[in-house]
Amino acid sequence: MTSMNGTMETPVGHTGKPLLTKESKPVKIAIVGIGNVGATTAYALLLSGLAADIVLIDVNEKKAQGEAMDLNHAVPFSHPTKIWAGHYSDCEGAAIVIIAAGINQKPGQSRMDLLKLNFGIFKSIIPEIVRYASDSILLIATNPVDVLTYASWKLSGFPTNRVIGSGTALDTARFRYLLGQYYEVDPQSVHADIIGEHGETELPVWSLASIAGMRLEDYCREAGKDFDSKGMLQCFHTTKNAARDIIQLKGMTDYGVAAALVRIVETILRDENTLLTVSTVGPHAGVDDVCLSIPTKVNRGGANHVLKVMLNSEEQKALLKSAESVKAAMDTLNFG
Ligand SMILES: NC(=O)C1=CN([C@@H]2O[C@H](COP(=O)(O)OP(=O)(O)OC[C@H]3O[C@@H](n4cnc5c(N)ncnc54)[C@H](O)[C@@H]3O)[C@@H](O)[C@H]2O)C=CC1
Ligand SMILES: CC(=O)C(=O)O
Repeated sequence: MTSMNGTMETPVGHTGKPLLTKESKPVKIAIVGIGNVGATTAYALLLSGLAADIVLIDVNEKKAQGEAMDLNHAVPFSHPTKIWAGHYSDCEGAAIVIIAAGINQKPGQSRMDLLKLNFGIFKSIIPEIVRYASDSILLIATNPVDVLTYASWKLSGFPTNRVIGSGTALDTARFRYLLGQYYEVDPQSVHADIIGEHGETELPVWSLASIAGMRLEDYCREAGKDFDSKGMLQCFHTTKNAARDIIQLKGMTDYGVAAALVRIVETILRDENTLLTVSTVGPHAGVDDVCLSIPTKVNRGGANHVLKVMLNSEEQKALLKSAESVKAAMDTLNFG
């Protein structure tokens, strides 16, 4: 960008902070937990070219070392990036610390079944991250993600804007994909959110769903399609059951969430002000100090503004139920 007097200006984002330029300080991202999700996220991050340094941390140091070696062999095909297996001290200077450490669901388990063990893991890792990266943004993927986003906020003492859970960003992507298939349009042209808990009580916001700015009913009329609420409901049920179904088939899920995490990282680093369904600490749906997902403005400062979405009364009730369900799980946590 050239100014009026002909000198080069550093482009700034919506919050006035500099966007990434060749002159910017290299961006370091740390990932804690280098299993399926952590390793796939590191790979997606490498291909995105967003980070100059990616540090991989896992209690299983050999796994982190192996993944770092393997990922380094993709560097000549992607972007100059330094990737290494490190320790918590290597989080120093990280802009974002992604957390994917902990156990995953086995077939038949719910996300909430993971809470006790994964909360124990978070109690040990969050203080270590805070010790070395007290200015970072925490981006949580480990399940149950809403409850652990809340736990990360409590354990870190960070302001709420710097603790973000991937929340229903993935569910929203699944939903848009399925609706795109259903209506035969690019999912990027479908605007429809899944909000609430990343789990059993999540809900679709049908009342605000649109394609090309038209309500779905109007779009169907324009496109000469049947407006079939049964088919639409099936898209939601397939979304809600996606993790269970994928886990039955391949044992875990990783590509979708990795893409969601990298998109959130991109939104932060590029100061985009993009509205994403990420999980944040809030009063949400009238419930205090609860984490769940509602469209939220994400930028260089993290999660900066949760929208007051105009839900209909049925959706409001379902969101309250979701908030109460997450709150009940949060109330079982012992921070002592
Ligand atoms: N939020 C979302 O949309 C999604 C969340 N997940 C969640 O992500 C988490 C990770 O899943 P996977 O990668 O499949 O599991 P995984 O078992 O493949 O990897 C977990 C990694 O965490 C490491 N770990 C365990 N304790 C640790 C500690 N104290 N410090 C550092 N590392 C530690 C393990 O050594 C392992 O490498 C699970 O809780 C899973 O449910 C998975 C997919 C989507
Ligand atoms: C595992 C999980 O939370 C998901 O794929 O949605």
